[in-house]
Amino acid sequence: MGHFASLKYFFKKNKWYYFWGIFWLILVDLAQLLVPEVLRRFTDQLQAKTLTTRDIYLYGIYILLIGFAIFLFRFLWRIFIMGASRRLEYELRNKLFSHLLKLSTNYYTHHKTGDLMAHATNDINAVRMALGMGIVMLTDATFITVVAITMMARTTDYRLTLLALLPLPVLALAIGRFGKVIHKRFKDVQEAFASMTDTVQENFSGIRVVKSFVQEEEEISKFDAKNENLFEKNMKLVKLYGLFHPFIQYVSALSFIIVIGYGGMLVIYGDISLGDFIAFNSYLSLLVWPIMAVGWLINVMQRGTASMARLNKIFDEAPEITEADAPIKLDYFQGNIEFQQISFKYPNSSVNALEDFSVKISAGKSLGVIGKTGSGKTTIATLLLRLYDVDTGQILLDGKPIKNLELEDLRRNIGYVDQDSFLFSTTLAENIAFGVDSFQQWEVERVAKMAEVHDNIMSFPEQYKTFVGERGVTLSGGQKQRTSIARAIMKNPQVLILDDSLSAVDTDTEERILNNLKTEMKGKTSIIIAHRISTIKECDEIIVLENGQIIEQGTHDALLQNQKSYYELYQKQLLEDKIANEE
Ligand SMILES: Nc1ncnc2c1ncn2[C@@H]1O[C@H](COP(=O)(O)OP(=O)(O)OP(=O)(O)O)[C@@H](O)[C@H]1O
Repeated sequence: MGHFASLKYFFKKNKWYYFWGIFWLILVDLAQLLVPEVLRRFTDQLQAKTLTTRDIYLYGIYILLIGFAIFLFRFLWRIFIMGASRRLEYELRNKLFSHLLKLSTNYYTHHKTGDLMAHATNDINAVRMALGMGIVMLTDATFITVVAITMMARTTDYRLTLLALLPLPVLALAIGRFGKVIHKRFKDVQEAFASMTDTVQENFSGIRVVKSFVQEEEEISKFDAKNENLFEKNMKLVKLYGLFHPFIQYVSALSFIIVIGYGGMLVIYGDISLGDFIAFNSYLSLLVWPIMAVGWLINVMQRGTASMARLNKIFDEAPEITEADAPIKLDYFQGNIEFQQISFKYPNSSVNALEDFSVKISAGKSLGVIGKTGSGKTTIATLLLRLYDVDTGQILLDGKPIKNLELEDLRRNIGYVDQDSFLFSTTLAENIAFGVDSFQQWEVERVAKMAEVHDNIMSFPEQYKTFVGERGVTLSGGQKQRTSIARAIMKNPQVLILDDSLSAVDTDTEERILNNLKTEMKGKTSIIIAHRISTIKECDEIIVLENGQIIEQGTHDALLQNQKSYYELYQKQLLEDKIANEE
């Protein structure tokens, strides 16, 4: 239960909802407990032959009024308690999402999206159930049990009450055991379900791979196996539930046998009236449901607590990348960048992605980065954006270590075009304006023209209002890259990083984009990462990376004169272009 302590603030804020919910709930219970009393009087009058037609109408009206009160009060407690638990779900989900977004990138390399989704759905649902229906059951079961047993003992006969309650310990034990097994089987079902969902999710996102490798049938049979496993786990649970309910009813029926036997004798000997006997049975029927609820309650509370513990673990997770205690606010970035003897290894890797890496880029200049795959090119961008912190050395921006700058400031001033060119499922205009708070249509069009994607966009049926992804158009790799470039320029950044962002664009378009960027980035700093020499040849300085180290550095012409790896790469690419043009 201690795990719910983190929700103290919520209970404090919503205490009146819970108060009124429990108030109406207790009124429902009281109304239900009135029914045996009405039956008792009715039967006693019937037996004493004092019942008139008017009385029959009156009793009918009583029952009707009680029924109506139960109907009304049930509605009220549901609104208050279920309302509070839905509000809790809403707040927890918001809190979880914003917390997860604030965690560092590294967190996402350790946690699967499927697991995070499960926390956001199953765990939050389990907490909602525990603090909604769980609280209802707890209050209801306790109140009804205490009042019904007291009424049975006080208004009828304490000996009969004690005897009638004899099967209860057996029931409690059985429920405890069933509860444990149900819990385990329920967990098995959940796991089987998660595994099946993973398969579905992977197949849908990797549909192109599945089709191109003609793996539909294999994937269908893999899915079938997982689905069958889920079915079997569900059937095990169904069987257990099937046994659980009739068993509880059967054992509680023993109470009725005792009441019929012993209670009947008491009526014959005149110790209790027939009305008492009827009322007693009616109280006993009211007791069956709280007993059944105990098993459910234990299960719901256990699951809720376990889920809350899992959520608390996420909430306790602190972002690895933090700001300095008194971060420096730079109102204006010039864009002087200096990497000083950087060595860096990704947390789950054993080799350095960058090693003793030093480079200086003056404001207004451009740096071209080229090198084999895995040589550490993207890592340069990752470190400058502080998605990870360096292990040794430091990165300076305008002479200040980036660790001392305001994180938001730093990232806001860097326009990063990532390698995947990830776009959101919203309109093209909104995708381009992703990094700004408000925008004018002409601004979006201006940057789209600069990224040479405007004409493509205008050819779509809804132009800038066209949706990207499932609900709209599927963009080609090159269109995605150019849209991402437009998105980065839209921020009007002081530093622009293109990470292999022109690889899916033909060389003519590439040249036009680079020319446009030259004008746009006048006085600003650019880092252009590429595999093709044509992309970086105009840069003021070029570095060639290998295994995280700079092996060559200089301008395009100087590097050609060096006649080393840059020159070899250039020759190779020239040859490739020649062959391609001849074809
Ligand atoms: N998140 C990560 N966790 C662990 N290792 C990583 C991670 N990202 C990259 N690496 C490793 O760091 C090294 C440098 O990777 P990086 O992405 O910087 O290379 P790159 O030159 O940009 O490659 P490419 O041209 O293929 O994009 C590689 O060995 C890579 O496997």
